[in-house]
Amino acid sequence: MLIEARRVKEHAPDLIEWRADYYEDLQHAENVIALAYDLKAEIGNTPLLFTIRSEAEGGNPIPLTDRELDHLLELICKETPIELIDYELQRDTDAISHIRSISEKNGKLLILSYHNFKSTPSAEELLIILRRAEILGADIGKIAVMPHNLTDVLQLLNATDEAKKLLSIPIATMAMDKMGAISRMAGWIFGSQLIFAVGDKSSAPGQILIEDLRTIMKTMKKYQA
Ligand SMILES: O=C1C[C@@](O)(C(=O)O)C[C@@H](O)[C@@H]1O
Repeated sequence: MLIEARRVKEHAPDLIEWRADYYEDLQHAENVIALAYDLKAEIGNTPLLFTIRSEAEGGNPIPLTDRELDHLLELICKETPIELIDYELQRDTDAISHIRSISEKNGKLLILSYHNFKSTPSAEELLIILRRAEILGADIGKIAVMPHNLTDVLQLLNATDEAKKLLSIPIATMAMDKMGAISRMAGWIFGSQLIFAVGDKSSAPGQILIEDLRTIMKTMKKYQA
């Protein structure tokens, strides 16, 4: 992991995500905490995002119950230099409020996220999801959906454009797979402020190599108002 972190750091991303649902020793919190320190030592001042994606939302199965997961996140907030954590909006309001308060007390940014690997809800539903992230105190609201056609991709972009006008928090939105790749390249025009690119290994279908994304965005920015 440290070698991979070094390789990713060489691409100079704005932040690096640790998809800890793929970490094999998740049940030993002391090892997770130690690795968090080692990773931070490796990547220096690049902010580190700690994510445990649930199986229900496309993640790797983990050996922790919801309560154990919340406890681990508490420790991550209290005892590590990690700057951002991801928490899923599918969790109940009390659990989300608890993680919000712990993360806030410890100066960590909270991303409240929603992933749908099967389909794309309507733009209205997507907006409601992002609004819930805002109401629950997220620093960033995030949505990743699976499109089946370009109309689905347009729904996602439409919701992004609306959220940009209506919400006060930054948002990150993306449609996955090749069908949705345009949302990763052009989502920023509609108001998506964070995009996940491939530094070393991809973590979702349709992700673009960071160098390609930089070139594409640079060219677009040259002509886009
Ligand atoms: O939420 C996201 C977005 C993502 O699913 C994507 O589609 O790029 C990739 C995940 O690793 C990340 O946590």
